[in-house]
Amino acid sequence: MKQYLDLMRHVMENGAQKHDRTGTGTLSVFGYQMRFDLKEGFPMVTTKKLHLKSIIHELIWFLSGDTNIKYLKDNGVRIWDEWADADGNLGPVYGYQWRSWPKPDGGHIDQITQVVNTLKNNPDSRRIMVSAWNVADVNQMALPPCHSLFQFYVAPADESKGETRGKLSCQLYQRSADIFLGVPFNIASYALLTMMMAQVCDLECGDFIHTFGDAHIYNNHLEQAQLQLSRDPRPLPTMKINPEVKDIFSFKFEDFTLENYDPHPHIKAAVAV
Ligand SMILES: Nc1nc(=O)c2c([nH]1)NC[C@@H]1CN(c3ccc(C(=O)N[C@@H](CCC(=O)O)C(=O)O)cc3)CN21
Ligand SMILES: O=c1ccn([C@H]2C[C@H](O)[C@@H](COP(=O)(O)O)O2)c(=O)[nH]1
Repeated sequence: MKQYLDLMRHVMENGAQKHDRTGTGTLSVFGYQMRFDLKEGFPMVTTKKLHLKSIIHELIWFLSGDTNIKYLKDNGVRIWDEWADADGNLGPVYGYQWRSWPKPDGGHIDQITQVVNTLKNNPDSRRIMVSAWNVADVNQMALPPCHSLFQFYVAPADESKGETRGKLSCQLYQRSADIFLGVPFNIASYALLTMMMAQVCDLECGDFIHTFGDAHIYNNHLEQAQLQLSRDPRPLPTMKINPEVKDIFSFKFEDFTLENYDPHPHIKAAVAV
């Protein structure tokens, strides 16, 4: 995960001190891009231990269209607790926009189903996008979407190399990125989503490209970031997905197995609310 450590180092060296909504203060840069070849291993940060269980459950929860934290709580995932109201609701956040984007006529659009259908039937399309940034709904959300917009791309099979299947890549635009806490989750989550999409659409995996707007390290994460930068990255683990699953909405927690993950110890940090 050299790419991640390079981002962290870049912001430590070039970031400007900037005030932020939470009152914590950050070191921040605007505009940055990372690329992960999913064939080289599963991009899980190895310089601290990551809680994969939270990442998988959160992604299954997004894909189910749910916006209440009950499912997460029932599965021991607490990362959204601070933002939910007394009934556990977050407003029309990711799950709602991905699966039920509201239309002016009262109907809804399932963006994820549209992506699967387009990948299967028209893989050369340049319109395979999902937006969580619904301008009309943003002020009803507990937190406006940070991972706001993503696009899929299918590279044709190179027959001269004996390839028979196209290669699926995904690019995410993340408008705001908490480099120490949020970004390792976001990388793993979109890498996994890309692998799941590739499996159900019978494609090989290509790259995950992660593009940032405001990429920041909170001032109360600077020591933790230094500690991480002092550690040597280790070989990437491998993600195994149950090959029987052919429907993007049918994945269960048990369908995922991470092999050979050997991270440095966990590093604690407070989340800015
Ligand atoms: N400031 C901030 N950073 C974020 O990354 C973030 C938000 N707010 N608000 C909404 C979601 C929630 N996300 C979160 C929230 C908490 C952790 C966190 O505390 N992670 C710890 C514990 C992991 C666990 O319990 O599973 C970590 O060490 O990674 C991570 C992502 C990502 N988002
Ligand atoms: O998936 C996520 C969700 C949130 N974040 C971070 C980015 C910011 O530090 C905060 C959101 O605050 P805003 O003032 O709305 O930008 O949460 C993340 O990194 N990844």
